[in-house]
Amino acid sequence: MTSITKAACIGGGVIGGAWAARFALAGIDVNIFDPHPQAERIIGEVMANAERAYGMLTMAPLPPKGKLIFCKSLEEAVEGVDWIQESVPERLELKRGVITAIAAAADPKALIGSSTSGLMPSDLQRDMKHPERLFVAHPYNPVYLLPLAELVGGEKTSRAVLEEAKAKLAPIGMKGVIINKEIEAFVGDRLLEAVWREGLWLIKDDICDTETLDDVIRYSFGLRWAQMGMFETYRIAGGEAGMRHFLAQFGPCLSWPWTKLTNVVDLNNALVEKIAEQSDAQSGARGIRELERIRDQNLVGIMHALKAGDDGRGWGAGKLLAEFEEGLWAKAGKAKVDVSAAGPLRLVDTRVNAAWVDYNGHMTEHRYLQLFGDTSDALLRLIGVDFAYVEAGHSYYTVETHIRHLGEAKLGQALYTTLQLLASDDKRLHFFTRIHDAATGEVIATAEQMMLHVDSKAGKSVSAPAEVLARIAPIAEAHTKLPLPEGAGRSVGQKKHSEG
Ligand SMILES: NC(=O)C1=CN([C@@H]2O[C@H](COP(=O)(O)OP(=O)(O)OC[C@H]3O[C@@H](n4cnc5c(N)ncnc54)[C@H](O)[C@@H]3O)[C@@H](O)[C@H]2O)C=CC1
Ligand SMILES: C[N+](C)(C)CC(=O)CC(=O)[O-]
Repeated sequence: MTSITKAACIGGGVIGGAWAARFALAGIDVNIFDPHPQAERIIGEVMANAERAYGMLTMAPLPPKGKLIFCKSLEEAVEGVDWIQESVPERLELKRGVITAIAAAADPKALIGSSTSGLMPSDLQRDMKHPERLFVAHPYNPVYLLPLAELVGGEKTSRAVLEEAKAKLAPIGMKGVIINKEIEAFVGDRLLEAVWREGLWLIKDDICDTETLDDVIRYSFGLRWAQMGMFETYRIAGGEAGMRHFLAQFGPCLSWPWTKLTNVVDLNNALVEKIAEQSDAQSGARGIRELERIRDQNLVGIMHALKAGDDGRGWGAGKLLAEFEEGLWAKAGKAKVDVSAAGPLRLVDTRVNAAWVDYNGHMTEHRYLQLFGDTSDALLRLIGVDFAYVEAGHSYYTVETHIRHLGEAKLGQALYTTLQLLASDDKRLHFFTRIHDAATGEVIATAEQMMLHVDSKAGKSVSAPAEVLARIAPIAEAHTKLPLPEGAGRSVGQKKHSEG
Protein backbone atom coordinates (compact mmCIF):
# COMPACT_ATOMS: atom_id res chain seq x y z
CA MET A 1 0.00 0.00 0.00
CA THR A 2 1.69 3.28 -1.07
CA SER A 3 -0.57 5.75 0.61
CA ILE A 4 -1.38 6.50 4.21
CA THR A 5 -4.99 5.62 5.04
CA LYS A 6 -5.13 7.00 8.58
CA ALA A 7 -2.46 8.73 10.67
CA ALA A 8 -1.78 9.44 14.33
CA CYS A 9 0.19 12.36 15.76
CA ILE A 10 1.59 11.77 19.22
CA GLY A 11 2.54 15.24 20.43
CA GLY A 12 0.79 18.16 18.77
CA GLY A 13 3.05 21.17 19.39
CA VAL A 14 4.83 23.22 16.73
CA ILE A 15 5.81 20.16 14.71
CA GLY A 16 3.12 17.61 15.61
CA GLY A 17 0.39 20.19 14.91
CA ALA A 18 1.88 20.99 11.52
CA TRP A 19 2.22 17.26 10.65
CA ALA A 20 -1.48 16.93 11.52
CA ALA A 21 -2.27 19.80 9.13
CA ARG A 22 -0.15 18.23 6.36
CA PHE A 23 -2.01 14.90 6.74
CA ALA A 24 -5.48 16.47 7.01
CA LEU A 25 -4.98 18.71 3.98
CA ALA A 26 -3.98 15.60 2.01
CA GLY A 27 -7.38 14.13 2.93
CA ILE A 28 -6.12 11.81 5.69
CA ASP A 29 -7.96 11.52 9.02
CA VAL A 30 -5.62 12.11 11.97
CA ASN A 31 -5.87 10.90 15.56
CA ILE A 32 -4.06 13.27 17.90
CA PHE A 33 -2.84 12.64 21.43
CA ASP A 34 -1.30 15.52 23.36
CA PRO A 35 -1.97 16.03 27.10
CA HIS A 36 -1.48 19.81 26.83
CA PRO A 37 -4.74 21.42 28.08
CA GLN A 38 -4.82 23.78 25.10
CA ALA A 39 -3.72 21.32 22.43
CA GLU A 40 -7.00 21.62 20.52
CA ARG A 41 -6.86 25.43 20.35
CA ILE A 42 -3.17 25.46 19.35
CA ILE A 43 -3.62 22.86 16.62
CA GLY A 44 -6.75 24.70 15.43
CA GLU A 45 -4.68 27.87 14.95
CA VAL A 46 -1.91 25.98 13.13
CA MET A 47 -4.56 24.34 10.93
CA ALA A 48 -6.09 27.74 10.09
CA ASN A 49 -2.70 29.08 8.98
CA ALA A 50 -2.03 25.89 7.01
CA GLU A 51 -5.35 26.15 5.18
CA ARG A 52 -4.63 29.78 4.37
CA ALA A 53 -1.21 28.75 3.01
CA TYR A 54 -2.68 25.95 0.85
CA GLY A 55 -5.25 28.41 -0.51
CA MET A 56 -2.30 30.39 -1.84
CA LEU A 57 -0.16 27.39 -2.74
CA THR A 58 -2.33 25.53 -5.19
CA MET A 59 -5.39 25.68 -7.38
CA ALA A 60 -5.33 21.90 -7.78
CA PRO A 61 -8.36 20.17 -6.26
CA LEU A 62 -7.46 19.24 -2.69
CA PRO A 63 -9.31 16.17 -1.43
CA PRO A 64 -11.99 16.67 1.25
CA LYS A 65 -10.10 17.64 4.40
CA GLY A 66 -9.26 14.78 6.76
CA LYS A 67 -10.77 14.89 10.27
CA LEU A 68 -8.66 15.90 13.32
CA ILE A 69 -9.71 13.54 16.11
CA PHE A 70 -8.48 14.41 19.61
CA CYS A 71 -7.93 11.25 21.67
CA LYS A 72 -7.77 10.75 25.43
CA SER A 73 -4.85 8.33 25.40
CA LEU A 74 -1.90 7.32 23.27
CA GLU A 75 -3.38 3.80 22.98
CA GLU A 76 -6.67 5.15 21.60
CA ALA A 77 -4.81 7.39 19.13
CA VAL A 78 -2.67 4.66 17.56
CA GLU A 79 -5.47 2.14 17.13
CA GLY A 80 -6.26 1.32 13.49
CA VAL A 81 -3.78 3.74 11.93
CA ASP A 82 -0.99 2.90 9.50
CA TRP A 83 1.38 5.90 10.06
CA ILE A 84 2.22 7.17 13.54
CA GLN A 85 4.28 10.34 13.85
CA GLU A 86 5.90 10.93 17.24
CA SER A 87 6.62 14.64 17.96
CA VAL A 88 7.08 14.89 21.73
CA PRO A 89 9.84 17.06 23.29
CA GLU A 90 13.47 16.31 22.43
CA ARG A 91 14.43 14.17 25.43
CA LEU A 92 15.72 10.65 24.88
CA GLU A 93 14.06 8.99 27.90
CA LEU A 94 10.68 10.60 27.14
CA LYS A 95 10.79 9.77 23.44
CA ARG A 96 11.96 6.20 24.01
CA GLY A 97 9.15 5.63 26.53
CA VAL A 98 6.53 7.09 24.19
CA ILE A 99 7.79 5.09 21.19
CA THR A 100 7.85 1.88 23.25
CA ALA A 101 4.25 2.54 24.32
CA ILE A 102 3.21 3.27 20.72
CA ALA A 103 4.78 0.00 19.55
CA ALA A 104 2.99 -1.99 22.27
CA ALA A 105 -0.43 -0.64 21.29
CA ALA A 106 -0.21 -0.19 17.51
CA ASP A 107 -0.74 -2.61 14.65
CA PRO A 108 2.66 -4.38 14.19
CA LYS A 109 2.70 -3.28 10.54
CA ALA A 110 2.04 0.41 11.24
CA LEU A 111 4.99 2.64 10.36
CA ILE A 112 6.36 4.76 13.21
CA GLY A 113 8.22 7.96 12.33
CA SER A 114 9.96 10.11 14.92
CA SER A 115 10.29 13.87 14.34
CA THR A 116 13.45 14.00 16.45
CA SER A 117 15.89 16.67 15.32
CA GLY A 118 18.98 14.70 16.22
CA LEU A 119 18.52 11.62 18.44
CA MET A 120 19.77 8.31 17.04
CA PRO A 121 17.01 5.95 15.89
CA SER A 122 18.95 2.99 17.37
CA ASP A 123 18.56 4.61 20.79
CA LEU A 124 14.85 5.26 20.22
CA GLN A 125 14.01 1.70 19.11
CA ARG A 126 15.93 -0.09 21.88
CA ASP A 127 12.95 -1.30 23.95
CA MET A 128 10.19 -1.53 21.37
CA LYS A 129 8.23 -4.41 19.88
CA HIS A 130 8.81 -4.79 16.13
CA PRO A 131 11.64 -2.23 16.05
CA GLU A 132 12.10 -2.73 12.31
CA ARG A 133 9.25 -0.24 11.58
CA LEU A 134 10.75 2.67 13.57
CA PHE A 135 12.63 5.37 11.68
CA VAL A 136 13.34 9.05 11.99
CA ALA A 137 11.17 11.19 9.71
CA HIS A 138 12.80 14.54 10.45
CA PRO A 139 10.72 17.38 8.99
CA TYR A 140 11.28 21.12 8.68
CA ASN A 141 9.13 23.85 10.14
CA PRO A 142 6.44 24.51 8.82
CA VAL A 143 5.83 20.84 8.00
CA TYR A 144 2.68 21.62 6.00
CA LEU A 145 4.69 23.69 3.50
CA LEU A 146 8.33 22.57 3.56
CA PRO A 147 8.27 19.23 1.82
CA LEU A 148 11.40 17.43 3.06
CA ALA A 149 11.63 14.61 5.58
CA GLU A 150 15.02 13.05 6.30
CA LEU A 151 14.43 9.31 6.69
CA VAL A 152 16.99 7.68 8.97
CA GLY A 153 17.00 4.07 10.05
CA GLY A 154 18.54 2.60 13.21
CA GLU A 155 20.41 -0.71 13.60
CA LYS A 156 17.10 -2.63 13.64
CA THR A 157 15.19 -0.66 11.01
CA SER A 158 14.44 -2.54 7.81
CA ARG A 159 15.49 -0.94 4.54
CA ALA A 160 12.09 -1.89 3.09
CA VAL A 161 10.41 0.23 5.76
CA LEU A 162 12.47 3.28 4.74
CA GLU A 163 11.49 2.73 1.10
CA GLU A 164 7.84 2.28 2.10
CA ALA A 165 7.95 5.50 4.14
CA LYS A 166 9.45 7.37 1.20
CA ALA A 167 6.71 6.08 -1.12
CA LYS A 168 3.99 7.03 1.37
CA LEU A 169 5.25 10.59 1.73
CA ALA A 170 5.01 11.34 -2.01
CA PRO A 171 1.18 11.48 -2.21
CA ILE A 172 1.11 14.03 0.63
CA GLY A 173 3.50 16.26 -1.33
CA MET A 174 6.66 15.38 0.61
CA LYS A 175 10.09 14.31 -0.53
CA GLY A 176 11.58 11.62 1.68
CA VAL A 177 15.36 11.44 1.43
CA ILE A 178 16.95 8.31 2.86
CA ILE A 179 20.14 9.10 4.79
CA ASN A 180 22.82 6.41 4.36
CA LYS A 181 24.01 6.13 7.97
CA GLU A 182 22.59 7.25 11.28
CA ILE A 183 24.46 10.06 12.98
CA GLU A 184 23.27 12.59 15.56
CA ALA A 185 21.41 15.50 13.92
CA PHE A 186 21.45 13.74 10.51
CA VAL A 187 22.27 16.08 7.59
CA GLY A 188 20.08 19.20 7.83
CA ASP A 189 20.60 19.91 11.51
CA ARG A 190 24.34 19.27 11.20
CA LEU A 191 24.43 22.14 8.71
CA LEU A 192 22.02 24.36 10.63
CA GLU A 193 23.86 23.78 13.88
CA ALA A 194 27.12 24.90 12.26
CA VAL A 195 25.56 28.13 10.99
CA TRP A 196 23.72 28.74 14.28
CA ARG A 197 26.85 28.18 16.34
CA GLU A 198 28.78 30.68 14.23
CA GLY A 199 25.85 33.12 14.46
CA LEU A 200 25.91 32.97 18.27
CA TRP A 201 29.60 33.89 18.27
CA LEU A 202 29.00 36.81 15.90
CA ILE A 203 26.35 38.23 18.26
CA LYS A 204 28.33 37.52 21.43
CA ASP A 205 31.42 39.22 20.01
CA ASP A 206 29.35 42.27 18.89
CA ILE A 207 30.33 41.75 15.26
CA CYS A 208 26.68 42.43 14.29
CA ASP A 209 23.18 42.28 15.79
CA THR A 210 20.49 39.68 15.04
CA GLU A 211 18.82 41.85 12.39
CA THR A 212 22.05 42.45 10.47
CA LEU A 213 22.88 38.75 10.63
CA ASP A 214 19.44 37.82 9.26
CA ASP A 215 19.79 40.44 6.51
CA VAL A 216 23.13 38.96 5.48
CA ILE A 217 21.41 35.59 5.04
CA ARG A 218 18.13 36.61 3.44
CA TYR A 219 19.53 39.10 0.92
CA SER A 220 22.31 36.76 -0.25
CA PHE A 221 23.03 33.08 0.15
CA GLY A 222 19.61 32.31 1.67
CA LEU A 223 18.10 33.07 -1.74
CA ARG A 224 20.65 30.81 -3.43
CA TRP A 225 20.19 27.92 -1.01
CA ALA A 226 16.45 27.68 -1.69
CA GLN A 227 17.08 26.86 -5.29
CA MET A 228 20.44 25.11 -5.63
CA GLY A 229 21.75 24.18 -2.21
CA MET A 230 25.48 24.30 -1.53
CA PHE A 231 27.45 22.19 -3.99
CA GLU A 232 25.62 23.13 -7.18
CA THR A 233 25.93 26.81 -6.17
CA TYR A 234 29.68 26.47 -5.53
CA ARG A 235 30.19 24.64 -8.81
CA ILE A 236 28.95 27.79 -10.56
CA ALA A 237 31.13 29.93 -8.29
CA GLY A 238 34.13 28.07 -9.71
CA GLY A 239 33.40 29.67 -13.08
CA GLU A 240 34.09 27.76 -16.26
CA ALA A 241 36.73 25.70 -14.49
CA GLY A 242 33.97 24.44 -12.15
CA MET A 243 34.26 22.62 -8.87
CA ARG A 244 37.96 21.71 -9.02
CA HIS A 245 38.90 25.36 -9.45
CA PHE A 246 36.52 26.41 -6.68
CA LEU A 247 38.08 23.90 -4.28
CA ALA A 248 41.60 24.98 -5.24
CA GLN A 249 40.80 28.65 -4.66
CA PHE A 250 38.76 28.43 -1.46
CA GLY A 251 40.08 25.18 0.05
CA PRO A 252 43.01 26.96 1.74
CA CYS A 253 40.54 29.23 3.60
CA LEU A 254 39.56 26.17 5.65
CA SER A 255 42.83 26.47 7.54
CA TRP A 256 42.54 30.25 7.96
CA PRO A 257 40.70 31.67 10.99
CA TRP A 258 37.35 31.91 9.20
CA THR A 259 35.36 30.02 11.79
CA LYS A 260 34.98 29.55 15.52
CA LEU A 261 32.96 26.41 14.98
CA THR A 262 35.09 24.10 17.04
CA ASN A 263 34.50 26.25 20.12
CA VAL A 264 31.06 26.08 21.68
CA VAL A 265 29.75 29.45 22.75
CA ASP A 266 28.72 29.70 26.41
CA LEU A 267 24.98 30.34 26.11
CA ASN A 268 24.86 32.01 29.53
CA ASN A 269 22.11 34.33 30.81
CA ALA A 270 23.88 37.41 29.52
CA LEU A 271 24.01 36.05 25.96
CA VAL A 272 20.42 34.77 26.12
CA GLU A 273 19.24 38.23 27.23
CA LYS A 274 21.30 39.97 24.58
CA ILE A 275 19.88 37.80 21.78
CA ALA A 276 16.31 37.98 23.11
CA GLU A 277 16.45 41.80 23.38
CA GLN A 278 17.85 42.17 19.87
CA SER A 279 15.23 39.76 18.56
CA ASP A 280 12.45 41.75 20.30
CA ALA A 281 13.76 44.94 18.71
CA GLN A 282 13.93 43.20 15.32
CA SER A 283 10.58 41.37 15.28
CA GLY A 284 8.72 41.97 18.56
CA ALA A 285 6.16 44.28 16.96
CA ARG A 286 4.45 41.28 15.36
CA GLY A 287 2.89 38.22 17.02
CA ILE A 288 4.05 34.66 16.27
CA ARG A 289 0.95 33.71 14.23
CA GLU A 290 1.37 36.91 12.18
CA LEU A 291 5.05 36.10 11.57
CA GLU A 292 4.01 32.56 10.58
CA ARG A 293 1.58 33.98 8.02
CA ILE A 294 4.24 36.28 6.55
CA ARG A 295 6.69 33.36 6.42
CA ASP A 296 4.10 31.12 4.76
CA GLN A 297 3.18 33.68 2.11
CA ASN A 298 6.89 34.17 1.30
CA LEU A 299 7.50 30.42 1.13
CA VAL A 300 4.55 29.99 -1.21
CA GLY A 301 5.93 32.76 -3.43
CA ILE A 302 9.35 31.07 -3.53
CA MET A 303 7.79 27.71 -4.38
CA HIS A 304 5.72 29.28 -7.14
CA ALA A 305 8.84 30.89 -8.59
CA LEU A 306 10.61 27.51 -8.47
CA LYS A 307 7.61 25.83 -10.12
CA ALA A 308 8.13 28.14 -13.10
CA GLY A 309 11.91 27.52 -13.06
CA ASP A 310 13.95 25.72 -15.73
CA ASP A 311 11.79 27.18 -18.49
CA GLY A 312 8.55 26.00 -16.91
CA ARG A 313 9.72 22.45 -16.27
CA GLY A 314 9.99 23.26 -12.55
CA TRP A 315 13.01 23.16 -10.26
CA GLY A 316 13.66 21.69 -6.80
CA ALA A 317 10.78 22.24 -4.39
CA GLY A 318 8.77 23.87 -7.22
CA LYS A 319 9.06 20.77 -9.39
CA LEU A 320 7.90 18.67 -6.45
CA LEU A 321 4.91 20.99 -6.01
CA ALA A 322 4.01 20.56 -9.69
CA GLU A 323 4.19 16.75 -9.30
CA PHE A 324 2.02 16.91 -6.17
CA GLU A 325 -0.55 18.96 -8.08
CA GLU A 326 -0.52 16.49 -11.01
CA GLY A 327 -1.34 13.76 -8.48
CA LEU A 328 -4.22 15.83 -7.07
CA TRP A 329 -5.66 16.43 -10.53
CA ALA A 330 -5.31 12.75 -11.38
CA LYS A 331 -7.04 11.70 -8.15
CA ALA A 332 -9.86 14.18 -8.63
CA GLY A 333 -10.47 12.71 -12.09
CA LYS A 334 -12.22 14.64 -14.81
CA ALA A 335 -14.53 17.37 -13.58
CA LYS A 336 -18.02 15.99 -12.96
CA VAL A 337 -19.65 18.36 -15.40
CA ASP A 338 -22.76 17.61 -17.44
CA VAL A 339 -21.40 18.63 -20.83
CA SER A 340 -24.78 18.50 -22.57
CA ALA A 341 -26.56 20.65 -19.94
CA ALA A 342 -28.50 23.61 -21.30
CA GLY A 343 -26.31 26.24 -19.67
CA PRO A 344 -22.72 27.42 -19.31
CA LEU A 345 -20.34 24.89 -17.69
CA ARG A 346 -19.45 25.56 -14.04
CA LEU A 347 -15.75 24.69 -13.99
CA VAL A 348 -13.81 26.25 -11.08
CA ASP A 349 -14.76 26.98 -7.47
CA THR A 350 -12.26 29.00 -5.48
CA ARG A 351 -11.73 31.73 -2.91
CA VAL A 352 -9.73 34.99 -3.07
CA ASN A 353 -6.60 34.33 -1.02
CA ALA A 354 -4.15 36.74 0.56
CA ALA A 355 -1.59 36.56 -2.24
CA TRP A 356 -4.23 37.66 -4.78
CA VAL A 357 -5.05 40.99 -3.12
CA ASP A 358 -3.37 44.27 -4.14
CA TYR A 359 -2.85 47.70 -2.55
CA ASN A 360 -6.47 48.61 -3.42
CA GLY A 361 -7.60 45.80 -1.12
CA HIS A 362 -9.20 43.71 -3.87
CA MET A 363 -8.21 40.93 -6.26
CA THR A 364 -5.40 42.19 -8.47
CA GLU A 365 -5.76 42.09 -12.25
CA HIS A 366 -3.38 39.28 -13.17
CA ARG A 367 -5.23 36.94 -10.80
CA TYR A 368 -8.34 37.40 -12.96
CA LEU A 369 -6.34 36.16 -15.91
CA GLN A 370 -5.07 33.26 -13.79
CA LEU A 371 -8.64 32.32 -12.92
CA PHE A 372 -9.71 32.54 -16.56
CA GLY A 373 -6.68 30.40 -17.43
CA ASP A 374 -7.59 27.84 -14.76
CA THR A 375 -11.09 27.72 -16.24
CA SER A 376 -9.86 27.11 -19.78
CA ASP A 377 -7.51 24.41 -18.38
CA ALA A 378 -10.56 22.78 -16.78
CA LEU A 379 -12.34 22.85 -20.16
CA LEU A 380 -9.29 21.28 -21.79
CA ARG A 381 -9.17 18.46 -19.26
CA LEU A 382 -12.88 17.89 -19.91
CA ILE A 383 -12.21 17.34 -23.61
CA GLY A 384 -9.24 15.06 -22.95
CA VAL A 385 -6.41 17.58 -23.27
CA ASP A 386 -4.60 16.61 -20.06
CA PHE A 387 -0.93 16.34 -18.98
CA ALA A 388 -0.39 13.15 -20.99
CA TYR A 389 -1.89 14.76 -24.08
CA VAL A 390 0.39 17.81 -23.75
CA GLU A 391 3.44 15.64 -23.10
CA ALA A 392 2.66 13.70 -26.27
CA GLY A 393 3.19 16.93 -28.24
CA HIS A 394 -0.16 18.67 -28.75
CA SER A 395 -2.06 21.33 -26.86
CA TYR A 396 -4.33 24.35 -27.17
CA TYR A 397 -2.70 27.81 -26.93
CA THR A 398 -4.62 31.00 -26.09
CA VAL A 399 -4.29 33.51 -28.92
CA GLU A 400 -6.67 36.26 -27.79
CA THR A 401 -8.27 37.43 -24.52
CA HIS A 402 -10.59 40.32 -23.72
CA ILE A 403 -11.29 40.82 -19.99
CA ARG A 404 -13.98 43.10 -18.53
CA HIS A 405 -14.04 44.02 -14.83
CA LEU A 406 -17.61 44.55 -13.63
CA GLY A 407 -17.30 44.23 -9.85
CA GLU A 408 -14.81 43.69 -7.05
CA ALA A 409 -13.58 40.51 -5.38
CA LYS A 410 -12.33 40.89 -1.81
CA LEU A 411 -10.03 38.78 0.37
CA GLY A 412 -11.71 35.48 1.31
CA GLN A 413 -14.66 35.92 -1.09
CA ALA A 414 -15.90 32.65 -2.62
CA LEU A 415 -15.99 32.65 -6.43
CA TYR A 416 -16.92 30.27 -9.21
CA THR A 417 -16.49 30.41 -12.97
CA THR A 418 -18.76 29.42 -15.84
CA LEU A 419 -17.81 28.93 -19.47
CA GLN A 420 -19.98 29.18 -22.60
CA LEU A 421 -18.66 27.95 -25.93
CA LEU A 422 -19.47 30.54 -28.60
CA ALA A 423 -17.98 28.77 -31.61
CA SER A 424 -15.60 25.93 -32.45
CA ASP A 425 -14.09 24.15 -35.43
CA ASP A 426 -11.36 21.56 -35.91
CA LYS A 427 -8.67 24.02 -34.75
CA ARG A 428 -10.44 26.76 -32.77
CA LEU A 429 -12.28 27.11 -29.49
CA HIS A 430 -13.97 30.49 -28.98
CA PHE A 431 -15.56 30.88 -25.55
CA PHE A 432 -16.89 33.32 -22.98
CA THR A 433 -16.06 32.90 -19.27
CA ARG A 434 -17.70 34.62 -16.33
CA ILE A 435 -16.34 34.94 -12.77
CA HIS A 436 -19.26 34.94 -10.31
CA ASP A 437 -19.56 35.85 -6.66
CA ALA A 438 -20.50 32.48 -5.12
CA ALA A 439 -22.90 33.98 -2.58
CA THR A 440 -25.04 36.01 -5.02
CA GLY A 441 -24.20 34.65 -8.48
CA GLU A 442 -23.39 38.22 -9.55
CA VAL A 443 -20.93 38.41 -12.47
CA ILE A 444 -17.81 40.31 -11.43
CA ALA A 445 -15.65 39.78 -14.54
CA THR A 446 -15.88 38.25 -17.99
CA ALA A 447 -13.33 37.09 -20.55
CA GLU A 448 -13.80 36.28 -24.19
CA GLN A 449 -11.01 34.03 -25.42
CA MET A 450 -9.84 32.19 -28.50
CA MET A 451 -7.66 29.09 -28.36
CA LEU A 452 -5.90 27.32 -31.19
CA HIS A 453 -5.02 23.63 -31.32
CA VAL A 454 -1.26 23.28 -31.91
CA ASP A 455 1.47 20.80 -32.63
CA SER A 456 3.73 22.19 -29.90
CA LYS A 457 6.95 20.63 -31.25
CA ALA A 458 6.38 21.95 -34.78
CA GLY A 459 5.10 25.27 -33.37
CA LYS A 460 2.10 25.51 -35.72
CA SER A 461 -1.65 25.12 -35.54
CA VAL A 462 -3.11 21.78 -36.61
CA SER A 463 -6.55 20.13 -36.44
CA ALA A 464 -7.46 18.49 -33.15
CA PRO A 465 -7.85 14.69 -33.36
CA ALA A 466 -11.25 13.10 -33.81
CA GLU A 467 -11.57 11.98 -30.17
CA VAL A 468 -11.08 15.56 -28.90
CA LEU A 469 -13.54 16.96 -31.48
CA ALA A 470 -16.05 14.28 -30.41
CA ARG A 471 -15.83 15.53 -26.82
CA ILE A 472 -16.31 19.14 -27.93
CA ALA A 473 -19.38 18.28 -30.04
CA PRO A 474 -22.02 17.83 -27.26
CA ILE A 475 -20.85 21.04 -25.56
CA ALA A 476 -21.08 22.94 -28.85
CA GLU A 477 -24.52 21.49 -29.54
CA ALA A 478 -25.87 22.50 -26.12
CA HIS A 479 -24.31 25.96 -26.22
CA THR A 480 -25.54 26.96 -29.70
CA LYS A 481 -29.01 27.08 -28.09
CA LEU A 482 -27.88 29.68 -25.52
CA PRO A 483 -28.30 33.41 -26.14
CA LEU A 484 -25.11 35.33 -26.94
CA PRO A 485 -23.81 36.63 -23.58
CA GLU A 486 -24.05 40.33 -22.86
CA GLY A 487 -20.62 41.80 -23.66
CA ALA A 488 -19.54 39.09 -26.13
CA GLY A 489 -17.82 40.52 -29.20
CA ARG A 490 -17.17 43.87 -27.49
CA SER A 491 -13.94 45.74 -28.03
CA VAL A 492 -12.48 48.09 -25.43
CA GLY A 493 -15.25 50.70 -25.26
CA GLN A 494 -13.37 53.92 -24.68
CA LYS A 495 -14.10 56.65 -27.26
CA LYS A 496 -11.08 57.71 -29.30
CA HIS A 497 -9.90 61.35 -28.88
CA SER A 498 -10.64 61.93 -32.57
CA GLU A 499 -14.33 61.04 -31.94
CA GLY A 500 -14.61 63.95 -29.48
N1 LIG B 1 10.34 23.17 16.40
C1 LIG B 1 11.07 22.86 15.34
O1 LIG B 1 11.50 23.75 14.58
C2 LIG B 1 11.36 21.43 15.00
C3 LIG B 1 11.21 20.41 15.94
N2 LIG B 1 11.44 19.12 15.58
C4 LIG B 1 11.31 18.04 16.55
O2 LIG B 1 9.91 17.82 16.79
C5 LIG B 1 9.72 17.32 18.11
C6 LIG B 1 8.70 18.21 18.83
O3 LIG B 1 9.21 19.52 18.87
P1 LIG B 1 8.23 20.78 18.94
O4 LIG B 1 6.96 20.50 18.24
O5 LIG B 1 9.04 21.94 18.54
O6 LIG B 1 7.95 20.87 20.51
P2 LIG B 1 6.70 21.50 21.28
O7 LIG B 1 7.15 21.75 22.64
O8 LIG B 1 6.14 22.62 20.47
O9 LIG B 1 5.63 20.31 21.24
C7 LIG B 1 5.77 19.13 21.97
C8 LIG B 1 4.36 18.66 22.33
O10 LIG B 1 4.46 17.36 22.87
C9 LIG B 1 3.47 17.28 23.89
N3 LIG B 1 3.81 16.18 24.77
C10 LIG B 1 4.65 16.17 25.82
N4 LIG B 1 4.71 14.94 26.36
C11 LIG B 1 3.86 14.15 25.63
C12 LIG B 1 3.48 12.80 25.70
N5 LIG B 1 3.97 11.97 26.62
N6 LIG B 1 2.58 12.32 24.79
C13 LIG B 1 2.07 13.15 23.85
N7 LIG B 1 2.40 14.45 23.75
C14 LIG B 1 3.29 14.94 24.62
C15 LIG B 1 3.49 18.64 24.54
O11 LIG B 1 2.28 18.90 25.26
C16 LIG B 1 3.67 19.55 23.35
O12 LIG B 1 2.44 20.01 22.83
C17 LIG B 1 11.10 17.34 18.77
O13 LIG B 1 11.66 16.07 18.67
C18 LIG B 1 11.88 18.33 17.92
O14 LIG B 1 13.27 18.09 17.94
C19 LIG B 1 11.76 18.77 14.30
C20 LIG B 1 11.90 19.72 13.33
C21 LIG B 1 11.77 21.14 13.62
C1 LIG C 1 16.04 23.95 15.69
N1 LIG C 1 15.74 22.58 15.21
C2 LIG C 1 16.89 21.77 15.53
C3 LIG C 1 14.57 22.10 15.95
C4 LIG C 1 15.48 22.72 13.78
C5 LIG C 1 15.07 21.51 13.04
O1 LIG C 1 15.11 20.39 13.50
C6 LIG C 1 14.64 21.66 11.63
C7 LIG C 1 14.13 23.00 11.19
O2 LIG C 1 12.93 23.14 10.93
O3 LIG C 1 14.91 23.93 11.09
